[in-house]
Amino acid sequence: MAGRRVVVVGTGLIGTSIALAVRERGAEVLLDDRDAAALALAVELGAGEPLPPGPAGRPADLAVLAVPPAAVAVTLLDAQKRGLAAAYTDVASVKAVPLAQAAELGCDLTSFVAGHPLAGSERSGPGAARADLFLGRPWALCAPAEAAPAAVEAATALARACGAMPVEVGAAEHDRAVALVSHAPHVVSAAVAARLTGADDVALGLAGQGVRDVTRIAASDPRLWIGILSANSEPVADVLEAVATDLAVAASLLRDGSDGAATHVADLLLRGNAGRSRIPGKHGGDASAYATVQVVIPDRPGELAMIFQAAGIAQVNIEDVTIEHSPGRPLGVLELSVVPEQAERLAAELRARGWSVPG
Ligand SMILES: NC(=O)C1=CN([C@@H]2O[C@H](COP(=O)(O)OP(=O)(O)OC[C@H]3O[C@@H](n4cnc5c(N)ncnc54)[C@H](O)[C@@H]3O)[C@@H](O)[C@H]2O)C=CC1
Ligand SMILES: O=C(O)C(=O)Cc1ccc(O)cc1
Repeated sequence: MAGRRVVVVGTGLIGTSIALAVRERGAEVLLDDRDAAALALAVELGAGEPLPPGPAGRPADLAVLAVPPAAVAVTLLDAQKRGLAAAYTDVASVKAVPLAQAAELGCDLTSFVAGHPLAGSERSGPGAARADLFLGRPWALCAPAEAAPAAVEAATALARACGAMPVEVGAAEHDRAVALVSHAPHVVSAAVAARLTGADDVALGLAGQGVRDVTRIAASDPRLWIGILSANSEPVADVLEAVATDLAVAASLLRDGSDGAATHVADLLLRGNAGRSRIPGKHGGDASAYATVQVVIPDRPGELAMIFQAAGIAQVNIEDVTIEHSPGRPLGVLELSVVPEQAERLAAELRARGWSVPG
């Protein structure tokens, strides 16, 4: 990206993360947002400089439209009228509706390649942005039939510069796929979290990591998500109906209470195991390829840093990490994912340094 000029319109979570990532790779970045506070914070975080208003002087190599799905087409039209860049891409979580809107508005589709990084968070705004957000993640690219090869190259180069893996896919296929792996799970997460609005203090005090995992994305911005879901309504509704059937059958079997009924509930749990094991892990590899080393850690400053240092000394690469806190106790359980051949070496190193590593 050295020597390239990139414009980012929409300096929220995704736009600012992209700006930080390409800046680290040497690009010059110009930022724009209709919210002056979001723009100012992104600039302060070092994501780039404000884009001067009005028609562009020298067009950038690429403009990234990191605005909500409903704003993509109008933002593209405006950016193209201003001559902001030679090529354009977006990051919206849905692809077919914004592409159809762009065609209807008369946008130039030779210079536009729709994009969607499959990475993000339940948080919004530039304050949550991270340059490493997209590392190792898929980044869908949906080129309209009219798209020029140079536009495809520019969007592909952006995904690669952010450390992501470009995946070319048609817009309708993309939307069906993300209904299954992102949009319907979001609604299911919200439905589980919504049950907690009436929970009493006893129930909330007993909440463990499971309910936190299942409801994390339910903390997302509802305004963004209603835009995503309503632009992908049919594919999302198809998945939700299938989930609802599984849930209704499980509920009636549990009320039945017989041994036979329990076996049928177990079928759903086994299908759950099978589905979960199909989700690829880091870099698209098999998620179950990693072994987990559990470490009991006292809740005190510097503890995590010392454990990571010990892993470094043992020449063990930590692939992933989670922390489970014990409610009301000054302890937590750290789970370190490593390649299986390195698990015993890491456990031995940590035990030798005084940590409790069960098993
Ligand atoms: N939140 C996530 O985890 C992910 C979101 N996306 C997609 O990225 C896009 C942006 O989402 P976030 O960054 O999460 O939202 P955000 O709310 O953090 O940022 C959106 C920004 O766009 C600005 N904006 C809205 N309309 C605008 C317009 N017409 N002109 C200029 N700026 C405008 C807002 O002021 C805001 O600063 C959405 O299309 C979303 O579907 C894609 C992958 C992950
Ligand atoms: O927070 C997470 O884990 C997400 O999965 C975030 C996310 C939200 C929207 C997308 O279009 C893609 C990713």
